[in-house]
Amino acid sequence: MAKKKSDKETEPKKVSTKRFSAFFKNETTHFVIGLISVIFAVYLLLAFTSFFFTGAADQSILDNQQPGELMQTANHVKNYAGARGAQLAEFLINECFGLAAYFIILFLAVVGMKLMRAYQFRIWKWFMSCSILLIWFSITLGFIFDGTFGDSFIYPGGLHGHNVSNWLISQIGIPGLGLLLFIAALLFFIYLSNETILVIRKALRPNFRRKKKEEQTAPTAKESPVKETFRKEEAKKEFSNPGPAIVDFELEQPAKNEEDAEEQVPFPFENEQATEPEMVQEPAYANEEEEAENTDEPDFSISEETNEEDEAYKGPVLPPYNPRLDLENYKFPSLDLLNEYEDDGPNIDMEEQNANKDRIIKVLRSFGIEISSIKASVGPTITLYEITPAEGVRISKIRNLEDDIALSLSALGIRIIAPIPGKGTIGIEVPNANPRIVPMKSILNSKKFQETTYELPVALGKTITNEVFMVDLAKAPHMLVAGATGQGKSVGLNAIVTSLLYKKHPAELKFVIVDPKKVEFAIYAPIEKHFLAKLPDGEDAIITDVTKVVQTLNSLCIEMDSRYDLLRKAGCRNIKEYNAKFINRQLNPEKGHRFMPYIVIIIDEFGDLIMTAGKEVELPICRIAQLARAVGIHAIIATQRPTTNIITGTIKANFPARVAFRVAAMMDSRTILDRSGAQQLIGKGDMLYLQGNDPVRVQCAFVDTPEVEKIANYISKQQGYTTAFMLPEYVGEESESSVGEVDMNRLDPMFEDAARLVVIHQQGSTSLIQRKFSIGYNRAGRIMDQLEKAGIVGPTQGSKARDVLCMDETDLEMKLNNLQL
Ligand SMILES: Nc1ncnc2c1ncn2[C@@H]1O[C@H](COP(=O)(O)OP(=O)(O)OP(=O)(O)O)[C@@H](O)[C@H]1O
Repeated sequence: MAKKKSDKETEPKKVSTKRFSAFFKNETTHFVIGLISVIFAVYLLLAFTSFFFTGAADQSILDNQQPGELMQTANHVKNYAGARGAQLAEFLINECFGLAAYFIILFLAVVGMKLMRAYQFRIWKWFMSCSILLIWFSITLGFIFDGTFGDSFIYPGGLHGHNVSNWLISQIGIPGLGLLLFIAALLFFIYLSNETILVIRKALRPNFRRKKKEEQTAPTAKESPVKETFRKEEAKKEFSNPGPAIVDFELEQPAKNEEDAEEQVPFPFENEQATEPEMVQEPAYANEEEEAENTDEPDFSISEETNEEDEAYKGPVLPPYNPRLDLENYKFPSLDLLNEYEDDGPNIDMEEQNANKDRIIKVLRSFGIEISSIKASVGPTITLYEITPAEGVRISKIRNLEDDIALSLSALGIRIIAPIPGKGTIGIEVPNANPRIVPMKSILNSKKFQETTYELPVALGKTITNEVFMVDLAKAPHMLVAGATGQGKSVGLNAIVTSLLYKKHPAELKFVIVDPKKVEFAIYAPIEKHFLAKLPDGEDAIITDVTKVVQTLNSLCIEMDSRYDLLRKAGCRNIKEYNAKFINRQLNPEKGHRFMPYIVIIIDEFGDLIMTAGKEVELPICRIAQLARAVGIHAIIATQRPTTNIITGTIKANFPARVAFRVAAMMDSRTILDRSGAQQLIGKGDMLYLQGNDPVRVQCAFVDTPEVEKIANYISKQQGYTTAFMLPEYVGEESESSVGEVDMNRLDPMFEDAARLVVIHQQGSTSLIQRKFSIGYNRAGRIMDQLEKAGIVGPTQGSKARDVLCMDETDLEMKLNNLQL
């Protein structure tokens, strides 16, 4: 009873603690606190500055005040920040840190700006820097102005500086304190940047560089550009990583640069990134011209080729781009939404194990095979018996008897692996009498999943040795899922989607779901505005109609092409590099660059699609499978009919990751996995995963439809984007006409917009239209032909942009009016 009561009492406490902490995590709270902090900093600045002019007069009032005198309106305090400002200035400057108290203002402003998200600062570094400077300046000023302490109304180092410096002088003497302050300053600079070490080294050996230079012979100066570039690279390394190799490259630094380098010691308040290599390399090359004048060395220039000017783009705002900002309050689904099911801990039935062991030994003996040891690994649904044959028994003998042994053990789902890859043993997989479900919850809750660094982590289930089995879809990069009906395909696909939903933010991942059965994936409809992608004119984001599938796949090909275009322009090899550059604001959104979410295409009943649409579906799928990996588009296709006319050679070649649930015949297993085995599985999520050489037997994690519904509802209740992710528009081939016969009665819906675009840019370029409207080349070309026919652009000029025949927008409007649009 008492316990219940105390539980009840603690409950409201917990709720209020949660509310309390939620209040302080709230972005608005942060902003308000930040604003107050900045305003307070301004107020202190006013008080401190005023203190220099009014402090003398105010001091006598503050020192001789009557109780309550300062509260009165006529308190005669002169400070611009009033009586409280005068008190604060007197306290912080005179009684504490002297002029160094300005660092308090600086820190308050930095904290305020950070909380308001106006700028990104590393608060801890600023706190350390401001604290060190506060104390150092206070002591130094106390030390320097010790003689004036008491003569003036301002104590430059404050009482703290005065007292500490006096005490230190009594302990280590004046020279000792001078040295201590000097060392402290050096340590502070080293804390800020490792470059300080380099500067100190150079300062200690000023002649070193010159001497070495004299030793240099003329040919060195005439080295080929390749070598110079190499030097530059080395020089970069030197700056970023001072070490023993540095000495060589100091030879290459012009004498003048030594001083420059000293002047360029980064100060924390100039730029947070001052220690980064690219910032540091500048001083080494900034004075090239002067160097040429001052030395006999011939001129040399280093040209740094970049792919495009884009590369050098630095965005107008300093903090890195945060793709999650639009939905920054998005909460990942919690594990509570998933069911517990039965206990999935080890549950070993010793009786069963011993019986199986005896049967295996007996059967093998009947074939004349003696074994020296047998070891069992009990998985959730299968137990693996690892057998070491007695000396003299050849594995090939066991391999030849594989079918007979399986038959003799006469249990469904027996698979013999002879030998187990990488081991000299033979494996016999025997199904457990009481298979256990592998709940999705336990998989998602595992350390392996929680701490994964995979880009697209897909948790599939547990292996025979009870390890969580995960793959990175980004590396897979496309997956083929097959299995007879009712063997666990849909559960498997749900497990894949669920694991991605638990790890990815809506800004980072979009699904394109094709569900010809119309019911299996309808549960994901509520997350349309968060995680789904669709065609601009598509009504439902879950695609069930075959013609829409063809359009969507072609649209994905356009998206793929435009992503490749952007990657090429940015000089990146894959989406990861590209997004990293975009986040660091090295790519200009005004030039078409954008953050690219991963796109995962899931096609259920692929067999059905191929039967109805044939090549129309196969071609774009194969294109995507062949090329889309680098641009973050991944396909998962599932079929219950694993026949060669559905899973064709091209499809197989491009889907290296294969998942096989139980199939009816060995032929089907061969079609999916290129080997038998899937026909021996026991169903209910028992599967073989193949990527590379040997398939792994996995018990697929179980996630039920109501669980997925709960997850989808949880996500859908949160703020989403205004629409689903829009794929580029695709206009089918049938509506294309040849260049010669442009039909001005059927103008493209984007005709007018495209006309304005080319006139504004005065550039008749098809790729401009393609890029700005995210449409395919064919359509952009057709629009260009229509523009030509309308007299807005001139005829094609090969690879050059066409001439624009309208001078300005007024001219264009007249032309458009004439067309009577
Ligand atoms: N991983 C699993 N663990 C336990 N039971 C499972 C698992 N996967 C599937 N099952 C059981 O098998 C049943 C059928 O699974 P599922 O609906 O995924 O089959 P399917 O292959 O998609 O069938 P269909 O092709 O007809 O849609 C489920 O209702 C469930 O009872």
